[in-house]
Amino acid sequence: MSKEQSSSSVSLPAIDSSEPCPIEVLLRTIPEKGLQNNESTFKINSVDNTVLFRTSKPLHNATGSPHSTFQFDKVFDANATQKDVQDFLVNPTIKDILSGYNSTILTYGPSFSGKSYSLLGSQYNEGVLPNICQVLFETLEENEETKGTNFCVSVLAFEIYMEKSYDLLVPLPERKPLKLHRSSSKMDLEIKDICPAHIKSYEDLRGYVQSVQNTENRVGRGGKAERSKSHLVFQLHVEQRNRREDILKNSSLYLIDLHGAEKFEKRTENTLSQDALKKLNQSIEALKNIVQLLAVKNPDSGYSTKTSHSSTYRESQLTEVLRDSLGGNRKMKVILTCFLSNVPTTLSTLEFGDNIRQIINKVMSSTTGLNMKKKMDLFVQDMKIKDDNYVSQINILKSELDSLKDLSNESSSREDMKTELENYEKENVKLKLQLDSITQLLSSSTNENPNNNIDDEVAEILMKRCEQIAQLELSFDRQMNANSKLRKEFEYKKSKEEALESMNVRLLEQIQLQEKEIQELLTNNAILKGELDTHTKLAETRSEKIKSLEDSVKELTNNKSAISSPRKGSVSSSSANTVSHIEGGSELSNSPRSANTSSKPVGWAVRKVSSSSIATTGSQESFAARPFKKGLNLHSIKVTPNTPKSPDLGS
Ligand SMILES: Nc1ncnc2c1ncn2[C@@H]1O[C@H](COP(=O)(O)OP(=O)(O)OP(=O)(O)O)[C@@H](O)[C@H]1O
Repeated sequence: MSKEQSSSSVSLPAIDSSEPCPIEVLLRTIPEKGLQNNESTFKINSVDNTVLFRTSKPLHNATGSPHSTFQFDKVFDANATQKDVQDFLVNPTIKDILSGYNSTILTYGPSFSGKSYSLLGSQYNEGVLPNICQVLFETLEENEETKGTNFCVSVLAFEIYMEKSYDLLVPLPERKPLKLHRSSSKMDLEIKDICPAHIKSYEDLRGYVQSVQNTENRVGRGGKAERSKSHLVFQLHVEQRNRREDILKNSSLYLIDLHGAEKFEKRTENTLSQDALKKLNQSIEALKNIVQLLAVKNPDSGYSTKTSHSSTYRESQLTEVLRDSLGGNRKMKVILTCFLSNVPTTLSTLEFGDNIRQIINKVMSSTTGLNMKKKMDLFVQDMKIKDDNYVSQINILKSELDSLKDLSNESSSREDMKTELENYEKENVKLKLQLDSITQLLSSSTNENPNNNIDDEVAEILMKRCEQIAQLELSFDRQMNANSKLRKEFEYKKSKEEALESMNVRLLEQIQLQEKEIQELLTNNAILKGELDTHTKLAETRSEKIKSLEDSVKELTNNKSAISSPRKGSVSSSSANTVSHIEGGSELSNSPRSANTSSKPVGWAVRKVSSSSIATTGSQESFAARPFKKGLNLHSIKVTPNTPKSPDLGS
């Protein structure tokens, strides 16, 4: 376990501790028009899940394998549908993920035999991968509702091409080889420079898978009639947190679609250099090597041990990725695909399947407890995300507010507008007065001399004044319009500002509330710690008490042995012995054990005993008799009812 893990989580007793788990193999044959090979044939038996290989040649010469019948966990003939394959694979895989197991699904077979079709699917027939994603999300969402299990899913995908790995979401010209790294403390592969995508829903995951599946995106893509030259790796990581049951589960699923298993040769790949061909063949060769080494021919020999094969894993990037899947802590399922008409490739595929099926992995569910610290970490993490959201929201609102303020500054300020308006109004009043006086003048001159024409000079002034007035009135109207517009704009901005401010206040309140919740959690934490301390102290006191009781028991046992030896003779022979015996009895009645027994209705203590031998002490006092175990010699004791003593007894 890593340091980080040990500090943040408490290991629970493992629900399913390490258990042997053989690799499961499923065989699927591609539909063909008819077998073209007459010399040998394969007989598929979907009921027994076997493939019988018949040949006219001696078997050992043909294959070098001792098998004529290959047994697998599931065998599908060419009529099998995508759903048949999914029914076999999907639910058990989901169950493993939900139980905290790491799993791998790998395809293997010659080119064009239906590996990608089975794993990824075609346009109209979805494969195992999308189906797993859909069922996984449905189940996780259901568990969230019904069991309160929070979940977190992330995914990454890369391609292994000529012994280099590439992130498929980086545009082709910028794509650089990734560094694969496996630290000794962490079981999962670490890949530098690749960022897992956090997935919230099945739709998100589907979009991601589709963008990765896009063959245009792949360096080692096969053309229409060209075989693929790269392996495609998906890694799905699922974290499940159940605060009610105090459980944290982490599991990962690899879905790996290999390129064709047959060798790349100069004959078919004439554009490639020898070096490129060597690199292309390296991964499948290394895979076959490690599978051969790990195959446990005798199942009684236990798990497949991988410790001595480290160098073989390092032979290629593919085997490095598959290190946990082959002989490690992963449940592994292999989809074998083949054409029955092609005998050599089918035989080689069946042999690979037979070998890999003998590998026994050692799997463990990664289920741990969510302790208080982990809970707090998760809470703080949640709070941080919320806080980040609030901060970004506040920033957006602030910038909006600033831009509004700028806008209002650009137009004339409110005060300026006010004074301008007042000036206009004053001028207007002046002009009105002027107009009135001129009108009066006119009317008086007209009244005095109605027949006289108005003096030309006065008329001219009058006309000018009239024009001026008309112009001023026009500009006044314009100003009034502008004013009302500005006023409206100003009111709108003001209301927006108020809304933003109230939103700010609400956000602040929410933050305060969250802070209060954190405080409460911290206090709870402290209370729980206090309780823990009290319980520890109580436990200590109890263990001390137990110790002291044990001591007194020991002491009593010693006393018993000390007493019992003289009693073997005559009890009446020594009054000293009898007295010490009675003392022993009273000692016992003080002990916690005797306190318990005294509460019983017919206990040892409520009876009075007398015996002729005890009477020799000269005392008539009754005493609390001890249990037989505690050393009273019952042969010398007569139990009498608790009745008044007879006068003879004292004599
Ligand atoms: N069971 C099937 N039913 C119908 N069509 C299939 C089946 N299996 C494969 N095919 C079709 O055969 C073609 C080749 O299949 P696919 O691409 O899956 O092969 P492959 O093994 O992944 O090849 P490569 O190694 O080059 O990647 C595809 O067009 C696919 O749709």
